[in-house]
Amino acid sequence: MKKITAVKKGLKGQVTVPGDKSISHRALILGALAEGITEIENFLVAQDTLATLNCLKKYGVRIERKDAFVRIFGSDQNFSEPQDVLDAQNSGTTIRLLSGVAATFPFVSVFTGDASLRRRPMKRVLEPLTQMGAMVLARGQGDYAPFAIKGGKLRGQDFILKKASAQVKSALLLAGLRAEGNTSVTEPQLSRDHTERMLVGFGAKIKREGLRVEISGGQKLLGQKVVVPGDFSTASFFIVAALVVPDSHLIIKNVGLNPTRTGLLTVLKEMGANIQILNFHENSGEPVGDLEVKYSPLKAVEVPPEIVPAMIDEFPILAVAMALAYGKSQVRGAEELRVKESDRIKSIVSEFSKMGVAVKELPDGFIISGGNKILGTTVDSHHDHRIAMSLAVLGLTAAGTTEILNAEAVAISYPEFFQQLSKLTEGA
Ligand SMILES: O=C(O)C1=C[C@@H](OP(=O)(O)O)[C@@H](O)[C@H](O)C1
Ligand SMILES: C=C(OP(=O)(O)O)C(=O)O
Repeated sequence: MKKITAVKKGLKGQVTVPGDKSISHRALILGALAEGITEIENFLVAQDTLATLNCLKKYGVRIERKDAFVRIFGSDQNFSEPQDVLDAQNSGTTIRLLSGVAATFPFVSVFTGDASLRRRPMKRVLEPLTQMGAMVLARGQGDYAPFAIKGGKLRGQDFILKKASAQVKSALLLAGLRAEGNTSVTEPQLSRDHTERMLVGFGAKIKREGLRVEISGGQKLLGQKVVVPGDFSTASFFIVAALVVPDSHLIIKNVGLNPTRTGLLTVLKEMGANIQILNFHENSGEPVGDLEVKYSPLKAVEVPPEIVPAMIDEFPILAVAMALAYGKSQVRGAEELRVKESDRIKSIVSEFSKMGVAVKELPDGFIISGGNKILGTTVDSHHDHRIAMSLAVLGLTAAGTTEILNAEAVAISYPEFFQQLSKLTEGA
């Protein structure tokens, strides 16, 4: 349990956030497959990314880590049949991306995860991998972990996804990299493209035309140095905290600003947010910059459904901004939120309403009428890191104390979140 009390003065100064979670997972996986040594700087040390690292070790990959520096002695020849079950713990990215890799090896990989992950849908990756030639046996009519994959010679295919998903796209591209012929993935909207960018960085050739991306099989990757930018999704908690706490002026340094991730900035700006990008540059194939955020009175917004994939993990924290904005805000077209670490639509509705927010559940989103007085009370993260951090930010603005149950979930993506938040608010 974590207690949050209302903050009395604005958040001031500079803060850095840990490395990007999506990019850290990908650097481990591509580094493990690539020939030679890959070095990762500013790797995210958190439960999800360590789950990927430990699964790769179970395949026999040699990986050394000192804090946020990782060295991988890579080669796809180093992979051998894991002696035990691969535990992806709470991480959808781990289980889905590694499934794409597992499908290319002629031995058996057995995957599982924690109670949350074992409820999340897996057919979206397992079915297309089967179509490419892998053998899969999964619980729950083929949709749930635990599942076993026996791979081998895959055939490239053309896939048209019904929903934008970077995890599905990445799994298929990783399978396609080691398949015969070409594999293409076409999405309805562009999901995060870190895999494509990093594959190019590791020497692969890929073809992109609009929403279609194609990879030809049999290409070799070469070990690289990867410098991971700060995680935009993590930064978003401090962005919204600074926007809603009066008199705040915060600079968040070295944040990844890949446009497939920064939909939240577009939406917040429409709400009236004062956010500037400073020192914009590129590092390891990814756009990076500092964000200067000042307290801003916010007005309600309707989120256009086509922007949802570019801010898929930011809805819990956007809901905080909406709760404190003037007027009626709406999110539609975001039914994917129901199959994340928790059902995020339900988690937002149940916990925010306990704190006095006027929020209505929709099948594919929610409506928030902003401006109610926020009240501290006991709330629950539902074991979901992004819900825990969002409730903490909402708690900064509440009358009385907010007690967050299962707050340790923050360690999934940001173990030091509460220390950093209290540094910022105590300094405030
Ligand atoms: O590829 C990734 O690193 C991720 C993709 C997204 O999931 P989907 O692919 O299910 O949309 C996102 O929600 C998740 O936090 C990380
Ligand atoms: C959905 C998330 O991650 P994953 O799918 O990797 O569990 C997240 O971090 O919000």
